Amino acid sequence: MKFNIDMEITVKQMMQIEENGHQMGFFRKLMMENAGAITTRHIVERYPDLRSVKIFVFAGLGNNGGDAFVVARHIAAFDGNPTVVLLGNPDKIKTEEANSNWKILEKMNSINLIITSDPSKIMLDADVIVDGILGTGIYGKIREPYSSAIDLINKSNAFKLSVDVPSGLDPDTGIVHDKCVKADLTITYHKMKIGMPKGQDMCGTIVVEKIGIPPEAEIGVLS
Ligand SMILES: NC(=O)C1=CN([C@@H]2O[C@H](COP(=O)(O)OP(=O)(O)OC[C@H]3O[C@@H](n4cnc5c(N)ncnc54)[C@H](O)[C@@H]3O)[C@@H](O)[C@H]2O)[C@H](O)CC1
Ligand SMILES: [K+]
Repeated sequence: MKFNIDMEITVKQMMQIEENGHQMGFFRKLMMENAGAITTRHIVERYPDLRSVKIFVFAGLGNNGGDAFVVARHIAAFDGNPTVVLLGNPDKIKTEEANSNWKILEKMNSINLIITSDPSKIMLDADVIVDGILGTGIYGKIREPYSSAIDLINKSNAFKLSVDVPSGLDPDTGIVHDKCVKADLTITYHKMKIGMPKGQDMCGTIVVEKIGIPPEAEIGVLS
């Protein structure tokens, strides 16, 4: 069997591959764990001593936010003390896998949690910002509180790492319809999303990382 390793894929194809992997028993929660773990490695590579680095992790209520929760936990495991900014009500976290990762953060003293629907009031004195607000689930104009969070992040001089996709970029077209986090580095999962190279000014450096999805999950989608 041949698999195309360099292919760029659409959001729809990614969702089908993710669903196939999940049905094979490689559950979304495991994908999320691998995504968060590998993303953290990129931070540690740049900042080997996380104890002295001020890291803010912005999270939305979807699975992009779930990945960001995992990043925060792994940062803490590397002796960092990140601040996680949850943009909305924890009761409104959309999926079981994201919610279970949030619940772990609630038990961690090494992580400072901010729950807010008005991020404009945050004193953002960050060295590193992790952008887990919106990923492949984006549609339409950016609504609050995500919109204010994107403005706040873009005002900062911190190093900005976007989880999967810069929040605000349409991964299928590379177009910013409204506003978007301007990232220095974007770690995208499994395969390059087809629009991202066109939106490279927003993505910064793009790195594709595998998150353990079996290649067989691509059968019927890419081959
Ligand atoms: N592809 C994989 O194998 C994996 C991807 N993971 C991560 O999951 C996200 C996609 O997660 P999803 O929950 O589908 O979507 P988002 O988190 O991007 O969005 C969630 C939520 O946000 C709301 N929303 C959409 N558009 C807007 C807007 N313009 N303004 C405000 N709010 C908006 C809407 O309600 C959505 O439901 C992917 O990017 C990866 O990071 C998984 O970890 C598993 C592996
Ligand atoms: K993002």
